[in-house]
Amino acid sequence: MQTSDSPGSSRRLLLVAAAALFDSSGRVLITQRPHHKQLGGLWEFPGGKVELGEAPEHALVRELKEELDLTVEPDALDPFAFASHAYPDFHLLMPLYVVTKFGGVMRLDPNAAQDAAWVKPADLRRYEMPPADVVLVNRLIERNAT
Ligand SMILES: Nc1nc2c([nH]c(=O)n2[C@H]2C[C@H](O)[C@@H](COP(=O)(O)OP(=O)(O)OP(=O)(O)O)O2)c(=O)[nH]1
Repeated sequence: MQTSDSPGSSRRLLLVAAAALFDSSGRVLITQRPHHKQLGGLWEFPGGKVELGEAPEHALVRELKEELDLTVEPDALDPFAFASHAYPDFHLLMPLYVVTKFGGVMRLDPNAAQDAAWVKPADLRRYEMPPADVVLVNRLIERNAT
């Protein structure tokens, strides 16, 4: 796994905000990327790209509404951990926020996710996720164990 670029690398930096949404049973939501996309078929934490001039928290609130039809207040986002990972064509910087308060009935946007699963943190490693997510999964498992 490559987590850092070589000095002077010209990979563009991509900022993505993601959520670890927890239900009242302590399960976390992961969604499956559509097959036709980059990293297609892999499971991920819901979220998406932060647009120019946008705060990460607002981007995440927007993405959760667009992709899942869930409503989250920006102050319900608890900064938890981040991933910093060099993909071949970009460097991903991805803050992960823990969310325990949200409203609405989940409805997937098929362009963003083809499936969703509520998973106990200890079971997350059963799902194939992008390489950037490994550190985040490890942190969530630790969080749950303490
Ligand atoms: N949302 C999310 N993205 C992740 C995770 N792990 C990971 O490597 N990524 C990558 C996949 C994408 O390259 C990028 C997220 O961008 P995105 O979901 O907004 O974009 P996309 O590739 O679906 O394409 P687009 O249609 O939105 O342009 O971050 C993760 O856990 N959650």
